[in-house]
Amino acid sequence: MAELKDIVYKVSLTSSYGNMHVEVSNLCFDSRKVTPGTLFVAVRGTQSDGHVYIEKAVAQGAVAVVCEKLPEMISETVTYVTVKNSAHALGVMAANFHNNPSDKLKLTGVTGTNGKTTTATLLFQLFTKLGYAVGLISTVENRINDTIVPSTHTTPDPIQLNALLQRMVEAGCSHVFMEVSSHAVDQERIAGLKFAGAIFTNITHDHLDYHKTFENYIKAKKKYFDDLNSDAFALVNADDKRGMVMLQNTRAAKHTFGLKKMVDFKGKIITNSIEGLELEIGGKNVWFKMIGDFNAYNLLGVYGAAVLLGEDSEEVLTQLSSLKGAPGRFELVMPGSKFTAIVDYAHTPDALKNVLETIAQFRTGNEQVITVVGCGGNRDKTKRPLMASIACRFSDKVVLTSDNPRDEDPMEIIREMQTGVTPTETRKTLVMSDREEAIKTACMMAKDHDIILVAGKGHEDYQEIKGVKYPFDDREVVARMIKLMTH
Ligand SMILES: CC(=O)N[C@H]1[C@@H](OP(=O)(O)OP(=O)(O)OC[C@H]2O[C@@H](n3ccc(=O)[nH]c3=O)[C@H](O)[C@@H]2O)O[C@H](CO)[C@@H](O)[C@@H]1O[C@H](C)C(=O)N[C@@H](C)C(=O)N[C@H](CCC(=O)O)C(=O)O
Ligand SMILES: Nc1ncnc2c1ncn2[C@@H]1O[C@H](COP(=O)(O)OP(=O)(O)OP(=O)(O)O)[C@@H](O)[C@H]1O
Ligand SMILES: N[C@H](CCC[C@H](N)C(=O)O)C(=O)O
Ligand SMILES: [Mg+2]
Repeated sequence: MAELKDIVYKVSLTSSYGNMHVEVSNLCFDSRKVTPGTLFVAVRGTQSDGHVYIEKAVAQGAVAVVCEKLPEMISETVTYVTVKNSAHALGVMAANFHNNPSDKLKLTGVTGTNGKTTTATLLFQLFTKLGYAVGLISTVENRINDTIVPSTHTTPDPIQLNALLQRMVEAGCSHVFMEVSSHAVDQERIAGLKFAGAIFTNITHDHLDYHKTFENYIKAKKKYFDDLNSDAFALVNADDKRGMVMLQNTRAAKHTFGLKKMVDFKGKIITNSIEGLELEIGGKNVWFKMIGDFNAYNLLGVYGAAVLLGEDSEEVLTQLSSLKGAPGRFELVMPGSKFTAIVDYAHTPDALKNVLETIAQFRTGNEQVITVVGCGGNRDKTKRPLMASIACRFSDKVVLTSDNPRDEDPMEIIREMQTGVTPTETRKTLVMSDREEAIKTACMMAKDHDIILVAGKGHEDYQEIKGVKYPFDDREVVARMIKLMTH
């Protein structure tokens, strides 16, 4: 319970009608969830406009409405507040409603096309090892110390987000690490949060279905840095073409990491093998369990952020060297088997290329690389031919299959992928829309020492087909096949 006047604290109102002292029991932006005593916030969305549902919300018991434009029918018993941007107001109000939990935490956000989950998860694991009570908000799961809270989005909506942060404060967490998706920045899901720091991993092709142009996508990421406070740090990958762009207009303290340029947190790859990475950092050589060049960047980002959060650099490196990172990211299934099977969440052209390039570095002889890959339905179509092309370029055999088809026809998605395959490459591709069959076939084709990459779904334990999430886990299918083939 809180008074409306306290919930709208720091929201710039353009007008208000009615009693600002009204008690509000619930904050909500979905009319279907309105209960008596609710403050309903009308937000313009991608599918519909929340303003259309104001009257429905009032009929269901909303006592106050925050909107950009007043509805035609005004109820005398309801307070109406207008604002310029209700999505932004929603973020600020959600923070106020939950007692501004981010003010009481050291909250660090991670943005970028790839590496957010890995970076945030490593930071969560590291700070847990350093003895802190820690929270995590990520694609795979949300964590309040040992408690797992299932995740629905990479970055939840502002109400869920602030409710989660409030639970973290109550559980005694001092630090929280969260992923900040470009959708979240664009939709103002993080408005009203106070960040201690922000990390930029990289920016490459993704989500053009949503942002339309690459420039808009860059702008969304940059807005996150532009809005940081002066007491926060902004830590960017300086080897990424857009790294310095992120820092251009920020008030935060500017820091950089990387392998190539002169940066604050610099690393050099000494060894890169299927066992892990050896990096030279700060004049010392350190072994890590993480695999692949791109993880050198993730590790440097984590190292830099931990130091900027006040931790001792030696202690950070010691603890970091034992960590395994996030599930479903370059995850080896039953290592030591007849063939090497890797499950990886690579679902963008860049991630797929990175993973396959990493695999190529580990080839010692005639072993074949067999890639199983699909693309998600209801998502950026332009990445489909690119991903198929990359899979073919870096593999000896490719099984084109389904990812999460969602509302689309799986064969149509595969046909769009095939437009990226040249006639010569067609010879090494197989089409098998049933993902389980595709994985099984790849395993059957594999000879001793071959390497199978199952890309796109990583940690996901379901396959989403026409609105239904069926149980499905790439790692389980591979493990079952390996067991079957070794008995
Ligand atoms: C495209 C997109 O991002 N959509 C998000 C958005 O919904 P929307 O704008 O489509 O909403 P809408 O359906 O147009 O409705 C507009 C407004 O009317 C309201 N409404 C609607 C119907 C009704 O009966 N009553 C009512 O009040 C809605 O609650 C909403 O406030 O706002 C919702 C609330 O925050 C999100 O749940 C929803 O995420 C959808 C489910 C989604 O799939 N999002 C993905 C693309 C996403 O956000 N992904 C990123 C990360 C991706 C990555 O990192 O790779 C993420 O952070 O997870
Ligand atoms: N720093 C990086 N640069 C490029 N590719 C990376 C990097 N880190 C991880 N990857 C690749 O990208 C995939 C996704 O990594 P991760 O889940 O950490 O990223 P994410 O940004 O959280 O992705 P999403 O937006 O889907 O949640 C990994 O499975 C790996 O293939
Ligand atoms: N956060 C990403 C995940 C994509 C994962 C992939 N398996 C797919 O379903 O396309 C998205 O929602 O676009
Ligand atoms: Mg993620």
